[in-house]
Amino acid sequence: MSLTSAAEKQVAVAAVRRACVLASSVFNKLVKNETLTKDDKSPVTVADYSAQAVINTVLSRTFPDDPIVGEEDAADLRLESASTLRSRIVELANEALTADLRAGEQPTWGLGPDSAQTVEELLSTIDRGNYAGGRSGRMWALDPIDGTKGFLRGEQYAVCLALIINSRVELGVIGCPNLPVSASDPSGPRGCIFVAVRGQGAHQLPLDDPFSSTPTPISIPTFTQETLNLLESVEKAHAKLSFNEKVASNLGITRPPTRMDSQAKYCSLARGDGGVYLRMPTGVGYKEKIWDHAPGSLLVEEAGGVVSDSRGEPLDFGLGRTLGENFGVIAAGKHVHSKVLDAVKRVKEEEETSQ
Ligand SMILES: Nc1ncnc2c1ncn2[C@@H]1O[C@H](COP(=O)(O)O)[C@@H](O)[C@H]1OP(=O)(O)O
Ligand SMILES: [Mg+2]
Ligand SMILES: [Mg+2]
Ligand SMILES: [Mg+2]
Repeated sequence: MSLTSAAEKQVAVAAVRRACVLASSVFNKLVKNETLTKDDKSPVTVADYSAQAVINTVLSRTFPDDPIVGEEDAADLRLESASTLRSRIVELANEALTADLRAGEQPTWGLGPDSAQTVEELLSTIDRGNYAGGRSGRMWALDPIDGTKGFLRGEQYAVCLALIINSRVELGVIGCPNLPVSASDPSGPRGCIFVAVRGQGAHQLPLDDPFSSTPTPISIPTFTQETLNLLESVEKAHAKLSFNEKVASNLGITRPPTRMDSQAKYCSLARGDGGVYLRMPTGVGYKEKIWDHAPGSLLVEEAGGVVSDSRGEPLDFGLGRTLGENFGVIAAGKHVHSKVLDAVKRVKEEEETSQ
């Protein structure tokens, strides 16, 4: 990534911000028939599709040669039965692309009053996210709405975008429309964008004005035995929470875990709201997707943390659309990480011997 121009960073922040504005406005108007169930039984809403359409449009206009590994595809939207949903997505995506959000955006970023697209253009733009991933070259990883279940509950969700070059995450941008600007003021203002560029640290920006605000550097603080806790999924099907409980007790952790959906957990870890991201496989054969971890893992590393699987191996973003065989994820500050890794190994052994 050319760190001198940092064009990728500006474009990614602008695209993620547009998608966040779109998603929060959809939430207030979302109606029951605007959600589909995918083959894997997970929900997908008009917000997921239109956010992917918006971000892919911006990326296609600014970096036309870059492939995109995006979560959604337009196959279900092309069906005759999806015509209402399709029109709604086109309306929402064009509204977000053409809105005048000012705040320092450049006309060259593919946004603005003249940037509306036709239905067919938008559907093929959504499908530009079908790249298979791989070991070499540049690619973007996109989760247009991470934590769709959290989004539907009105809780945490995140718009997540990462630039991967030769299997290494170089840039990560995560927009969290519902996350309090400061965890110490949970009922205060909400809406944050987190940005990490490899070698340049981790930063937080306000979602409503990211371009003229000074980025706040964030880093993982030192935790004590009393302040350390786990950050974990809300959905029981996404992670083995009973394992987390054993790890917490093995480490003598007394503070209750913080449960929230999406990569907002990585953001919370990076700014010290919680101490350990722990996600162990449930054993049903689910493979973790690169778009669910790419920006969050760079953010944590740039905030001074370590991210690995449960064996202590680094996550491999060069295997394709998934992270391969699922050994879970452990993310924490440097010193805490090694202790958690040891505790995870002890709990795994205990579980194996008791079988
Ligand atoms: N069985 C599963 N195990 C782990 N993660 C899952 C599983 N099913 C879905 N997910 C994904 O977990 C992510 C949310 O994680 P979290 O629990 O941290 O909020 C989502 O991207 C979700 O995918 P999807 O986007 O299809 O809903
Ligand atoms: Mg999904
Ligand atoms: Mg998603
Ligand atoms: Mg996701």
